[in-house]
Amino acid sequence: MSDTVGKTITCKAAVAWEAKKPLVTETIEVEPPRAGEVRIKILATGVCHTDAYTLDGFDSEGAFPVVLGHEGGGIVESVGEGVTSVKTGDHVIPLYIPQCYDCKFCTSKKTNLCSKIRATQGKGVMPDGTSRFRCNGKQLFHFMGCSTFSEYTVVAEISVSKVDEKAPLEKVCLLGCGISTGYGAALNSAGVESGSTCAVWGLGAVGLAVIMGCKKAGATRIIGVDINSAKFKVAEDFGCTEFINPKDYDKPIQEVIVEKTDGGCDYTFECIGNIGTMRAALESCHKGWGVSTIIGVAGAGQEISTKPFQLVTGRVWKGSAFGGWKSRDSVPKLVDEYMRKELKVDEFVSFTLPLDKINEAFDYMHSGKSIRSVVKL
Ligand SMILES: NC(=O)C1=CN([C@@H]2O[C@H](COP(=O)(O)OP(=O)(O)OC[C@H]3O[C@@H](n4cnc5c(N)ncnc54)[C@H](OP(=O)(O)O)[C@@H]3O)[C@@H](O)[C@H]2O)C=CC1
Ligand SMILES: N[C@@H](CCC(=O)N[C@@H](CSC=O)C(=O)NCC(=O)O)C(=O)O
Ligand SMILES: [Zn+2]
Ligand SMILES: [Zn+2]
Repeated sequence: MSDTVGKTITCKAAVAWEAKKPLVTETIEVEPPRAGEVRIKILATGVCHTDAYTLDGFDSEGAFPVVLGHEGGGIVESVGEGVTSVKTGDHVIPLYIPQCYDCKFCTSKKTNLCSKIRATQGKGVMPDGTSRFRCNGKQLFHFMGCSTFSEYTVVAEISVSKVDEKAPLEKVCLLGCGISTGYGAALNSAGVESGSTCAVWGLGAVGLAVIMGCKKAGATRIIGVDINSAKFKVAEDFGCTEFINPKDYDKPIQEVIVEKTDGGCDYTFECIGNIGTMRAALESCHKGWGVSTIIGVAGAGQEISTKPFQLVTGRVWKGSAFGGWKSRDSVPKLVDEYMRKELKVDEFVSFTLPLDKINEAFDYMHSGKSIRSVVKL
């Protein structure tokens, strides 16, 4: 048994002390897991655009100071009372959408949005209303029930998926958010069909994973839409068949796409978080049946709009969280799919950095130089 069990662990973490300021690598204290909780030694974490969105102050639930990060992989260090589904030494991926198997969302086939601990998670605390993190005498908030920008974190048992221990955690950590989200949005939420015409706004990690899902579903045309033409080459490698840069046109991009696709796309996806591109994606759908799926997360207080006639005439506007995957059931299967070389993951990793260089990962994201950066702890 590890000599840390039952004790507070002192370790390194990247702390966001306030919005719009770089993270600071600090020594923090991480309390032992309480009943129904799991303490995890995090070995690697991706940096997702949602971490940047919250750090930049756009998240209405953003609370500071906080340990951000929600795309991690690690090894269980110890478990709290009553935990049965994982044990010390298990390789795990924390989940920002848990799966309790008990709430009305978990018992419904229609959604993956487990609600068991959503209220406390949104307030940045554990299900009992308290934090396990302290730094220099101050309490730090948790983030999305994961807080993976720390060498150790504590999460609810229902927020942990056990994965194949042969899988490289510095790669499969990305299945904790971006890749699973985009892939599942195409396959589960939208239900792309063979022969479809699709268009994807935003060719970051989520958008590329949508393209991968559309290709898997047998889509014949997959149009990538991004304001950075340098993204096309990599998008092509993921299955994108055409590229459109809205900057190359002097009319609304939805008009361009409707013309190029004989009336519009069967499926469109917004992977940016911009309410203008959300509208463009909806209005690029084919009359009668086109489905537009919002994945991007818009800033606090923003609202979407279109003419209601767009919906009256058969277009469907929907959204997707974590790709619609029932998390604890699905993440281990996605890891297995990767291990069988049927799902790309390595190709998403542009940079691997140590914890004290984590701010560079945010810089690479904002400058469009990375698909994903992975921080090794
Ligand atoms: N619903 C869910 O479950 C999830 C939602 N998200 C959200 O999905 C979105 C994408 O995340 P992620 O892939 O990590 O982000 P990235 O930053 O990696 O990718 C976003 C891409 O959009 C491009 N872009 C920015 N503005 C425009 C524009 N006006 N028109 C076309 N392209 C544009 C960016 O180009 P450039 O690089 O040149 O700026 C970049 O390629 C975010 O809003 C994130 O919060 C993420 C995970 C899960
Ligand atoms: N906190 C925000 C909402 C943020 C949001 O929509 N998050 C996505 C995941 S983004 C991952 O990178 C999500 O799945 N949401 C489901 C949920 O229950 O939060 C706000 O307050 O608007
Ligand atoms: Zn994310
Ligand atoms: Zn549930």
